Amino acid sequence: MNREDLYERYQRQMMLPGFGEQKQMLLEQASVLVIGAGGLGCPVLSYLAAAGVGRIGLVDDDAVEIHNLHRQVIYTMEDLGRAKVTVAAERISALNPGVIIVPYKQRVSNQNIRELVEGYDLIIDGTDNFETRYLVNDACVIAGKPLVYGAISQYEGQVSVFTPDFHYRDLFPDPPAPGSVLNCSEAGVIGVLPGLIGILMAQEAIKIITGIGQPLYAKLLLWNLLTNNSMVMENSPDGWHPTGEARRVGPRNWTELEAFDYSWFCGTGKVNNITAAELKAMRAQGEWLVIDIREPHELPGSEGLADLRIPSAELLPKHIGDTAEKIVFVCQSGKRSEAAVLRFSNLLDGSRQLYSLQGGVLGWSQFQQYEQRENH
Ligand SMILES: Nc1ncnc2c1ncn2[C@@H]1O[C@H](COP(=O)(O)OP(=O)(O)OP(=O)(O)O)[C@@H](O)[C@H]1O
Repeated sequence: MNREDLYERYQRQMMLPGFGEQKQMLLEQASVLVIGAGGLGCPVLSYLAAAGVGRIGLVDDDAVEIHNLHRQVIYTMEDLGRAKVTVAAERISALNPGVIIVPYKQRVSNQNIRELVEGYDLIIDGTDNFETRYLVNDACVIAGKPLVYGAISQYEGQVSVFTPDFHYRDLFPDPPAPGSVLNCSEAGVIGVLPGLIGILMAQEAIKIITGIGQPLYAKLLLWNLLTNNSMVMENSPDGWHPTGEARRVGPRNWTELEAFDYSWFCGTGKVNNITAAELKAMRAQGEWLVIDIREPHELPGSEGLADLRIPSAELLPKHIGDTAEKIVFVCQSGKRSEAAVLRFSNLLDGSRQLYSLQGGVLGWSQFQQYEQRENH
């Protein structure tokens, strides 16, 4: 970009005291890897590209769906079914052609993360699951790269900046019990919250790159949408955990990271999942019991799918009885039902086969719509 264009495009930020051309050049020379092009990743991406970050890598394997649009506002109706990274790269190039955007249509795993992380100065995690958060964190610790972290749950959001000195495992040594913390498809979200938290993440990235202000190193910013209350928790000299709990160490090098089983660590992946199509095909054989464990207010209904509807917290072995040999737990999108499988595998006798319906009631409804279309 020539000097005149540079001044014209970025003059409003370059005129700020303490910013100027030198900071703008730091942004232009910087490279940032954004993992996840969803509710958090979209605002992160838009604001970093608009601010003039020179090279942005974007990783996601997902496609745009209609229920993404209320918060992932860089996508439109015309993008439904298209890869998020492809659409995002087009939008970012249109917004700021001076930015190099590198789309990676893949899921980050312990087999590919090293190459991704090593190629960038700063990493931003905009994903929605614990396996990926621990994985991205561990990779950044090993690579010695700063990591901007953000997460939301219902009406609350949080942001932090991690370095090898203080990182995700210091804040959260253990993952939560599977199914106990719900993602947006389970718990719901108003689009502005990931918008706000994503912008705060972009803000932290700009501060780290340019050296202005005080990034949230060893601090956790909490934001409540309903009350507008926000607070910053700081790591105390005694460590984050006042109980003096020992610091948890993750994999210490790339070889250990590649061998580390994140789904085992997070308690996921041990569960037998069954798809809507498999359930439909197999239900005729043997004695099945399908239990919807969602709260009573959750929609859509599960008539025609579930034999029983009892919220997870109230469900007891006596409700399940002892006749059905195959038991399928169903929730909204398949997370809480995985937790139910884990819980009941300890409560029921070992001969019962327990499954979680993959994609939950939402997946089931989509499957039915697909079947109806095929049959017409
Ligand atoms: N391991 C991973 N590698 C790459 N992208 C990931 C990984 N884990 C999650 N993501 C991506 O992070 C994004 C998270 O976005 P968000 O939390 O808004 O949920 P979503 O999956 O887009 O939407 P919904 O929950 O409504 O279906 C998704 O686009 C998802 O594909």
